[in-house]
Amino acid sequence: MLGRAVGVVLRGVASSIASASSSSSLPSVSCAIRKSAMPSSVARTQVRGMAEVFSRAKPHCNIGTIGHVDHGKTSLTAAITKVLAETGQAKYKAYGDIDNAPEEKARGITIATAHVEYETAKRHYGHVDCPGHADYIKNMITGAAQMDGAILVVAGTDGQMPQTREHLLLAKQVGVKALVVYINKADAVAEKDQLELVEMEMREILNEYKFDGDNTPIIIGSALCALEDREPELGRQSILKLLDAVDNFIPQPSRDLDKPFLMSIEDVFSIGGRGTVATGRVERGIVNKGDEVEIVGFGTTPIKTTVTGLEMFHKQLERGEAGDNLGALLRGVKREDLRRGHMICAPGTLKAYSKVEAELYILTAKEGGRHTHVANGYRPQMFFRTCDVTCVVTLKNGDMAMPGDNATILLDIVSPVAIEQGLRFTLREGHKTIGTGVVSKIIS
Ligand SMILES: Nc1nc2c(ncn2[C@@H]2O[C@H](COP(=O)(O)OP(=O)(O)OP(=O)(O)O)[C@@H](O)[C@H]2O)c(=O)[nH]1
Ligand SMILES: [Mg+2]
Repeated sequence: MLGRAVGVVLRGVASSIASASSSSSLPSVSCAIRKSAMPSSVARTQVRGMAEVFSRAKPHCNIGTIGHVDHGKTSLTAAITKVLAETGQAKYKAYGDIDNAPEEKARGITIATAHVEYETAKRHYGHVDCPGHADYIKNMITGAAQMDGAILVVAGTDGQMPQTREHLLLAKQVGVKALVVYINKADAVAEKDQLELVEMEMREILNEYKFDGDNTPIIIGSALCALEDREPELGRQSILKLLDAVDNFIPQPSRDLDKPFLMSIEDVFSIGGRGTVATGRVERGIVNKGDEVEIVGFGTTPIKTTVTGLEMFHKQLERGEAGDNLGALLRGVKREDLRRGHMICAPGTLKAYSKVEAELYILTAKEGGRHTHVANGYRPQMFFRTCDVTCVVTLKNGDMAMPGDNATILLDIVSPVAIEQGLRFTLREGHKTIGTGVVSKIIS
């Protein structure tokens, strides 16, 4: 119970509400014991009644690990918590606590994103560990859509691979502002030249995808060594260097606190005896416990409800604000009524639409896109924020567009979704990202 009550890893923040509700039945003695065993970051939070209160003593920043399958993202996530746990700035989450689903354990890969919490002297971090496997890009997009910055993991043994590039493209597209690179598995690379080559190659592709390849910190190390307390230079020291780079190179985003509240739902949970909880990152504005909100998308009529509880990393909040990774308890809404991609917003501030005009760039085969043209009637999947929905493409000028082209298009979306002018989106087909675009006009 102790681990769960102060736990830092959660598959969706809502599990915090579940554990908070179960911990509320604990006698106060055990609550006191739990508190004394907490790391300092958690101990700073007050215990009000039985539930802890989230502290805003440090700025909150959302980051996460992205990169090709098996390059060591989950190992690095575990290693970060291990090193920071030494100073009470995290609770150690072992590899198996992060990839904890039976299928993940059996296959040795990440499928669902996992959320981890830790802090440095400078900031409090929410960290999303994303899957690298091409089959689970959808989960990666949802994870990356919540990040202010990212750690791109690339194995020194392999160098850049297809999802290294695809994740860079998607990270750019979902609005990740800056990233740092961790060249992992340096313990398994005998030739130092090879690591230098990987570093050069990474700087090149960062520039290619419009990140700052020349100035991006690139740290060489080994997550496994850090986890196994071996070769401290490559292990523990590299993690500290990485965190220093994250602290200093990933800018603290300015939060849109003055705009109306908007949160794109990442996941939905039903918490026995308490109701339905939606999780996600608040994109803009603030929300207070007791606020009326609307849920928009997948239909034309918004669902009206009230926020009756707010939590972040197992700790309660009276108010959530832009940048927070929240779980919101919603009154009178059934779990089946909600899904990933619904937006929760201040009443009357968002509408669902099904026809928009957009500017699209069609990726070339070299960029991971199609070999052949896109024609009228093409039906890809449209991704934006945490939402994905089927749409039909009509080209405004001509019947077809080639990979490498920019095209003005009309998008007919099969189910109305909360969409705005200026919104960036990605089109995907099967396992490929085929285009990136921006909504230029709402039609209906
Ligand atoms: N030699 C060596 N192996 C490592 C290192 N880091 C991770 N590994 C191994 O690489 C394999 C993949 O590691 P993961 O952390 O699961 O990789 P991942 O990037 O999270 O994989 P997905 O989430 O499935 O994309 C595991 O067997 C790890 O033990 C390292 O620094 N050195
Ligand atoms: Mg993983």
